[in-house]
Formats: sequence, structure tokens, C-alpha cells
Amino acid sequence: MRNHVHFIGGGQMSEAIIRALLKNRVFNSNNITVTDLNKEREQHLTETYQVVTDQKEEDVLTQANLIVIGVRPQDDLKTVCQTIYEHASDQATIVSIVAGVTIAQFEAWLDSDRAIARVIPNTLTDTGRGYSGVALNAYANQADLDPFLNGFGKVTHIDEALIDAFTGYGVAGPNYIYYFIESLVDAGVLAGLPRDMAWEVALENMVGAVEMLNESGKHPRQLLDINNSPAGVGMNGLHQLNASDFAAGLQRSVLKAVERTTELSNQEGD
Ligand SMILES: NC(=O)C1=CN([C@@H]2O[C@H](COP(=O)(O)OP(=O)(O)OC[C@H]3O[C@@H](n4cnc5c(N)ncnc54)[C@H](O)[C@@H]3O)[C@@H](O)[C@H]2O)C=CC1
Ligand SMILES: O=C(O)[C@@H]1CCC=N1
Repeated sequence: MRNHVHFIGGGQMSEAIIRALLKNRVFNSNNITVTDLNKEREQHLTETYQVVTDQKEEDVLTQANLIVIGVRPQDDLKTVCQTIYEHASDQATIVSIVAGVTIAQFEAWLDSDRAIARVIPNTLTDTGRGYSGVALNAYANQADLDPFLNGFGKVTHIDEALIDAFTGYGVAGPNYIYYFIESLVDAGVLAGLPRDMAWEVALENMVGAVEMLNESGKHPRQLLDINNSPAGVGMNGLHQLNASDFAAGLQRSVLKAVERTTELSNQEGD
């Protein structure tokens, strides 16, 4: 069986994975096939990445060794699984990137002892950074899958019981950072800095602070101590942050994202 990945659903996440797989030369475009109910998406993917979208789904399913389910939890997953059940090779590994939906649900819908990987994919695929969280069923082989998974970022294999938490915290994680940076830049503008200057300084500080944490191995609180002179600027600023809902608001946001992930396992067909 040749190295061939087929995507069912060619939306934003599948596209981000495809772009990285091609950039990192894990697949050639003629070894990637995609079917999407939306023909404009198929056309876009073929025009942009030269992946194959004009074959019959039954045919590509028999040929693929990896089949990625890239539709939303609310889409008709049972029908997607029925099509896979009828046409896919027994040797193919099914890779679900669907948030919330469990391996047990897929095992029931696919009704066979086949390899299934539940992947919550990294969303920073263009950067070479970011983690995908992966849980495998008893028939899936990590060595077979890792070259594909590493093709769009770092990979951490975790117990399936942790995947919803990993989704809300880790995979939705860039959201919190984007929001923080946006809010911080607005603060710079509020204080009178030109927006482009505020933007450059915020990004540089963000990258530099992460490097400081990595290089020093210090806890953030230790670095905060060094940054704050007695009765000084930093400590006065931090006092306001301490008195705000910042930490609890952020933590509630992550917990809500985790809760929504779990809810999505029961949203099929909504
Ligand atoms: N966007 C993200 O950052 C992330 C998304 N995911 C998961 O990836 C999956 C897709 O999400 P997005 O790409 O954001 O959504 P999207 O809405 O951009 O893509 C879904 C695509 O599936 C197609 N589709 C629906 N039913 C289909 C069917 N039966 N056969 C073929 N195509 C079908 C739709 O036309 C659409 O193009 C979801 O399950 C989501 O939980 C996981 C992690 C991050
Ligand atoms: O918003 C979503 O549903 C997906 C899953 C985690 C991040 N993006």
C-alpha cells in the first residue's frame, strides 16, 4: 500500500495540516486526496496545493493508508463512518481530528477491529511549533503514524482521558495568547504609544519572556521579582492586575473550552 492520505472534509484544519505536510515534504500533492461536500473547498485546495480532489471517494478510500476525518463534530459522522466501513482498506488507519468525539464512538460507528487514532491537531502548523495530542486504540501503531503527525508540529501521546483538557487548554491555547497580545497592544496605545510600536514591543517581549523562562529554568514569580524595584513602576502595575479578575477569568475561559469539548461528543447531527 503506497503512502497516501485521504481527507474527508477539507476545511480550515485539514488545509492547515495539508499545507504543513507539503512544506515539510512528508507527502507529495499527488499522494493527498480530499473530498468535501463543498465543491468550492475542493477547487480551492486543488488550485492552491495541487492535491487531488476529482476522484470518487469509494476509489480513494480503498487506496489510502491514512484516512483523516476532518469534518465537524456536528456533521454527519455516522454516514462518514459508514462510507469508510464500506470502502476503506482494513489496513488503513483512521485518524479523527474531530474535537470531543471519542475512540469508543468511532469504534461503534466503524464496527470493526481497525486502527483508530484520535488526534487533536496542533493549530500552529505553519510554524513547526505547537503540540498535537494523540490517543490510539489497541490496533493503531505509533511508529506508523508518527511521521505523518510530526509533519505538522510536535506530538504528545496521551491517555484519552486527558484529550478534552488538552483540547481546551493546548489546542485552543493560541487563542488565549492572541487575545492577550491584542489586549496588551491596546494598553500601549491607551498609554500613548503608536500602534505599530506597541505591536513590535509586545511581540518582542512575548518571545523574550518565553526565552527567559526556558533559558533560566526559573518560575515566573522569580523573574517578576527581578523585574520589580521597591515601590517602583512594575510593582504598581502588577498591583492592579492582582486586584483584577485576570487569572480567574483566564482559568474560567480554559475550563469552559474543556467543557465545550466534552459537550461536542454528543453534538453529532446538530
Ligand atoms: N479549526 C481548528 O483550529 C481546529 C479544528 N479541529 C477539528 O477539525 C474539524 C474541522 O474543523 P474546521 O476545519 O475548523 O471546520 P470547517 O468547517 O472549516 O471544515 C469542515 C469541512 O467539512 C466539510 N464536510 C462536512 N461534512 C462533510 C462530509 N460528510 N463529507 C465531506 N466533507 C464534509 C465541510 O464542507 C467543511 O468544508 C472539527 O472536527 C474540529 O473539531 C481540531 C482542532 C483545531
Ligand atoms: O474551536 C474548535 O472547535 C477547535 C478545537 C480546538 C480549537 N479549535
